[in-house]
Formats: sequence, structure tokens, C-alpha cells
Amino acid sequence: MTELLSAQQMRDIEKAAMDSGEVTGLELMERAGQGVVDAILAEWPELQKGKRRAVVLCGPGNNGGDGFVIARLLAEREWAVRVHLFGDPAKLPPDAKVNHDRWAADHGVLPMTADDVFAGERPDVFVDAVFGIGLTRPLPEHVARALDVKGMKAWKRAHEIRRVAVDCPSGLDLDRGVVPSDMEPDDPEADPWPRTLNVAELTVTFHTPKLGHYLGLGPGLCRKLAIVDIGVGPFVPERAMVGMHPDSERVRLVAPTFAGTPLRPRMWPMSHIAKSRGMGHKFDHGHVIVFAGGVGRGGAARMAARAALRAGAGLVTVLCPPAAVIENACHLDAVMLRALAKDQALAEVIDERVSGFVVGPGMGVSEWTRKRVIEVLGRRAEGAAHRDPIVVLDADALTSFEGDPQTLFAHTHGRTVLTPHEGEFGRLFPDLSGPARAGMSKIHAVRAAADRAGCIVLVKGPDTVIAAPGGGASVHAAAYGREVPWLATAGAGDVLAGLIAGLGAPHTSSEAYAMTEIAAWLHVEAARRFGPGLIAEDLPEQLPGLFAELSG
Ligand SMILES: NC(=O)C1=CN([C@@H]2O[C@H](COP(=O)(O)OP(=O)(O)OC[C@H]3O[C@@H](n4cnc5c(N)ncnc54)[C@H](O)[C@@H]3O)[C@@H](O)[C@H]2O)[C@@H](O)CC1
Ligand SMILES: [K+]
Repeated sequence: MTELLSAQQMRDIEKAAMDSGEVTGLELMERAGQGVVDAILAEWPELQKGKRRAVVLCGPGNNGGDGFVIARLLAEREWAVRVHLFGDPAKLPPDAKVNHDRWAADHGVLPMTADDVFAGERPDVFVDAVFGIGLTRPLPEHVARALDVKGMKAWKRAHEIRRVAVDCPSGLDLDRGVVPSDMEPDDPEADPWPRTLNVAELTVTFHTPKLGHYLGLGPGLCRKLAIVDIGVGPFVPERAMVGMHPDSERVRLVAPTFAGTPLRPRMWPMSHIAKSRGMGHKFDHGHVIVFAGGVGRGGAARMAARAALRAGAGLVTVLCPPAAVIENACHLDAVMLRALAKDQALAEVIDERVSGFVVGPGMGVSEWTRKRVIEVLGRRAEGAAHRDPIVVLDADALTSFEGDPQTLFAHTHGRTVLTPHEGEFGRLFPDLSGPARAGMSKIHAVRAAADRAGCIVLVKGPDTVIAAPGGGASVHAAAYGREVPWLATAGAGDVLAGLIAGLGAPHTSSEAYAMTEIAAWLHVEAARRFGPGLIAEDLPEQLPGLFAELSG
């Protein structure tokens, strides 16, 4: 998989490269600027010919330094280039200063106000090199106005202006994927709509994407990502190979790529999906139990069950209250059904071979649900040769512990997966959610939650974050061409819970964390395959075709 870096990790890599003596900061800046120019010409080949116009906005740090390189390289192509600087040239960091001075030796540098920027002739390319990984606070008002897409209306035929962001659209925090603003998050007087908007058509980043490119507002503002290799790969600290278990230091992007290079789906995810390899008896593929709610409330469990069966579990059984048996029997065929009376012990109706559970969808928030969760978590494997069942806790299984999450965390084990949406997450981790999360990234919050809960935590969203105790974390983003707004539909979360259990239940499946990542990816792929109009029931039905394509 591809690693997503924090700003500090990127700085450390750059420093290691420079400390090695093999490359200077100035050379890295030149490669960065050249890479941006190449990316622009690759994205819009029509720009390769003719004398074009560019406006380059440079900031007070090395992002601005990249901007001066870009301006020079475009001018060398005989483009008419206008440069606007925010900040004092005398205070630029050394490499940026060198490139500023090279540019200023034969060209002008204009101030950065909206009036100055939008006054000149309409450019073909508008380059934002104001702030990159060094952003520490909200944009000054006049800089935000100079970067505002609405300002471009001052130029006629504005749609032909190609907006390019160097590292990120300035104002985006690349660790968190948020645009910091001076407003207090819960200030009722605050205008909920930002007055300015800086969005790119192409964002060019260096070495590997940063966290904020995939979190929160990042994908919406960056729109399209190009990655430039600036040759710092050899200076990336040796860490454990990206394997099955997440490395505590690194955050990985859940996608069929390795270090930015596409992987064949046979390598990932198919090589981890038990039913796609070898032979086996249905019991080898595991048995998943899904708890259902009372009469009229079984739909969520049935969808989770069907997803588990399609994902590869050998057997799936829905357990429901006796009164709901007829309702469920009318809907289920391949999925089996058993009645479980309120006070009946689980051991009376299921055997030890059960290797996966889904608890929560449609169960209701109640003391009974709490008891069942604790009972399921108590079913541990005996002996080193066996492993604990995978236990996916979703929806009401989480909400039932609101106000008393410690009781839940006292029973979780390493093969427990909590799959809250943001609301459910807030009920279990109020101090890591909502306004309390201000300043903290979703990654940080979910990592802290996984440590506290002692199990895997997956927080759903267009940016799904998964973390394991000890710091390992992944981001799965339905972004950059994989957007599936139609996946925000009732029951989609129940299907995800079923997918995780169905993928993780086979006795030969990879570890729960890896299967959780794959489930998040397949869930979105299934939605993409179906397209708009999707309802949750459609998701499991996409799996056979999807598996066939991935194996092809
Ligand atoms: N780190 C690396 O490996 C490389 C970095 N390069 C470029 O360098 C950039 C990072 O450079 P820097 O660390 O200098 O950071 P930036 O250029 O992003 O910004 C840092 C400067 O902006 C100021 N600042 C931050 N937020 C502000 C705000 N809201 N208002 C006013 N001033 C603010 C800081 O005090 C600092 O002076 C990267 O984004 C990339 O474009 C490239 O040249 C290639 C290599
Ligand atoms: K920028």
C-alpha cells in the first residue's frame, strides 16, 4: 500500500536527504518545480505549444520557493509569467531566497492582493505556491481573497484558467484535511459558509501524498493529485515492510498500490480472500452469526448476513427472537435462521465452530444488547492453535454502551472490530469527537480510540479511518475518481459490518485488520460497480461480479 505522510515525516525525510550530502535543498526545490511544470504539461498537453500566460502566487516559505522555480521554468518556455509574493523577500528561507533573487534579477515581483492579482491579463495557468506543509494558522484575509476562485470572475472566460496547487491548495492543513479558520467551532454567530474558497483542478505533491490529501476537505479541494518523485525515496527511514499488521509509525492508504505503483488485484486484495484460493469444506470458510432485532426490525441483520455470505463465509446464521422467526424465514434461504429466546444462553443454540459475529444492526439499544455483546466477546479460542472469532460491533451494540464505554472496553479483544459512524463514535469517545476534536486529526482521534478500546476501530465516512491499538492506522478514501455519494444510503453500514465478518471468518483468512481494510475497499468498489440508484441490498449482489473482475 501507499504510505500517507504527516508534514513532520515529510520534513524528516527531506532533512535526511540533505544531511546525507547527496542532494541539496536547492536541488530538491528545482526537482519539485520542474515536476510541477511537467505535471501541468502532462495534464493539459495543449499547453506544450505556444506562448502562454501564467500567474504564480508565492508564499513566505519553501512552497513559495517552488513557485519561483516554476515561474522561471515557464518563462524559459517563453511564457508571460506574473509573480505575486506574500511576505518580505528578505525573510525568505535560504533556498527560496536564492530562487526569488534569480527571478527578481530580470523580472518583477508584484504584491499579493486580490486587486493586484486579478488586475492583470487572464492567464492560462494560475499557480498557488503560497503555503504547503508549513501552514500553521488561518490564511490572512487578503491572501484568502487573492486565492478565492470567485475572484477569477474578474477575468472573462474564466473557465479556461487552469488552477494548479503546489503541494496543496493554500489554506488546507495537510495533517488534518481541514481549513483552519479563526472561527470558534461552536460559535453560533459564525458564518457557516467560508467567504472564500481555494480549490484546485490539479494538485501536485512530492514523493508521496500527505494525510490531508485524503482526509476531510482535502480531496474536494485538491480535486486531482499528481505525485512527483523528487528522489528522496532512499532516505525514507527503514520501517517494517507494509505487511499484514499495520506499522505503528506509518499511515497507509487502503488501495491496490504499493509505494505508489498499482498492484494487480490478484496480489491485493484477492490473495487475502480465502475463497479465492485453494479448496475447502464450508466449515473451513467459517461460520458467521448475525444477531437480529425483534419483529419488523430484522432487515439490518439480514443485509449484514447476506454480505457475510457473499464475502466468503461458509455458513451464516441469523439469530432472532422467537417471535421474529416467521418474518425472517420469509426472507432468508441460503442464510440460516435460529431462534434465540431472551434468557437463553448463546451456547445452547450455537457451537464452538462459530468464527465470526456481527452484533448491533437493528438490535435496539438495551441492556439485553449489552449482555449479548459481552457474552459474544467472552467466547475466546482455547489453545494457541486456534484464534478468537472476529467480532464486529456496529450500531446499537455501540450505542448501548453510551455513558459506560469502559465496560465494553474491558471485554474487547484483538479480533474485535468497532465500526461506528461519527455519531456512534462520539457516544463512545466524547472527548475525541465533535468540538473536542478541534485541532486533532481524525487519524489521531481514531488511533487514540483504538488504544483505549483495545481493538480495531473503523470510523466510517467518505474518509474512513481504521486504527489498531499501538498506533497502526489506515485511510480508505472514496475520493479522486472513486467518489460514491450514492453509498450514503440506509443499510450500507450494516453491509460493511457483514463484509468484515464474512471476510475475516474463514480459518485461513489474513488477520482481522487486513480484512477490515479490504472490506472498506470492496464496499466502495461494489457501490461504484452498481452506480447511482444503489440501495443497500444491491451491495452484496455486486460481489460475485466484482470478484470475477478482480480475479481476471
Ligand atoms: N519538505 C520537502 O521535502 C520539500 C518541500 N518542498 C516545498 O516546501 C514546502 C514546505 O516549505 P515550508 O516548510 O517553508 O512551509 P510553507 O512554505 O508551506 O510555509 C511556511 C511559512 O509560512 C508561514 N506561515 C504558515 N502559515 C501561515 C499563515 N497562515 N499566515 C502567514 N504565514 C504563515 C510560516 O511561518 C513559514 O514562514 C512544501 O510544501 C513544498 O512545496 C519542495 O521544495 C520539495 C521538498
Ligand atoms: K500551495
